[in-house]
Amino acid sequence: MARKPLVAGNWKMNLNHLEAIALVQKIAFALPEKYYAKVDVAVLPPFTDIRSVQTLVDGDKLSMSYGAQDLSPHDSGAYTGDVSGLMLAKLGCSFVTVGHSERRAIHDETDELVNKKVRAALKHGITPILCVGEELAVREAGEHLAHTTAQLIEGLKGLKAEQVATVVVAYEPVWAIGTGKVATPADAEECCKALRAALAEKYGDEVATAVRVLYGGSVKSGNVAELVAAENIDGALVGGASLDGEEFTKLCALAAGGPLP
Ligand SMILES: O=C(CO)COP(=O)(O)O
Repeated sequence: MARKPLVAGNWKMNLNHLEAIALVQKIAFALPEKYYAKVDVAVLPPFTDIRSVQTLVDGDKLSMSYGAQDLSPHDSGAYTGDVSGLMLAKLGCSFVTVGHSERRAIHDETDELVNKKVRAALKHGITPILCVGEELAVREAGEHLAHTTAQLIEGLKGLKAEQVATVVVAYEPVWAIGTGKVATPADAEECCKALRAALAEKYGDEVATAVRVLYGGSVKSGNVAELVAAENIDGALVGGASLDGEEFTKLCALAAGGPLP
């Protein structure tokens, strides 16, 4: 089964709701409809922008989807500052990143918490984009495959195989995030292949074949084509380059197999 590539723009803590509208409009205008047959495109703005993005996507019947960058493991209650999957589902979110390395590092998120958040997303019909990836020291020690597959298996703990089949995985080596130091297609493929093999071992070939594994870390229009050409890389999770409408559009078109619009 051929997997349709997914390009998701993780805006991180950038752009207010007015800037969000401008960027989504720019992408919608620049990326012709026919590309969506070959690539799924999603934007992941900050929470404060999601309602505006929803209004635009619904109102103009845009083919792109949208989501959030995090969610609470709980549905509601005394959790000051948190936002639940229940709320995100009500806003029409299709995706949510879980376990991004910035949340693991800055907010001390553990695999156990990441697992709870993955379950919370699935409970509300939102596709989790489960992020895994090693720090530079782990790679230098030659432990990157063991490290990332362990993060993956822990993050999926307790899920049924049919649930796992719906999850998106993102391999984001920490040393490649925001550094301009992209992993070589061979290095990225090695890890994405190992992640898929771990899924096959635990959940069977059918599940492993269904799951989309993205690469993230300094992805740009200049390197996306060679990355998604690898057998086990099914798209990209894009940070910095997703904030520029023209660049992100190019990147989506190239992930779709081109040509540029
Ligand atoms: O963290 C990332 C996406 O989630 C990658 O960020 P950059 O594309 O800015 O390196």
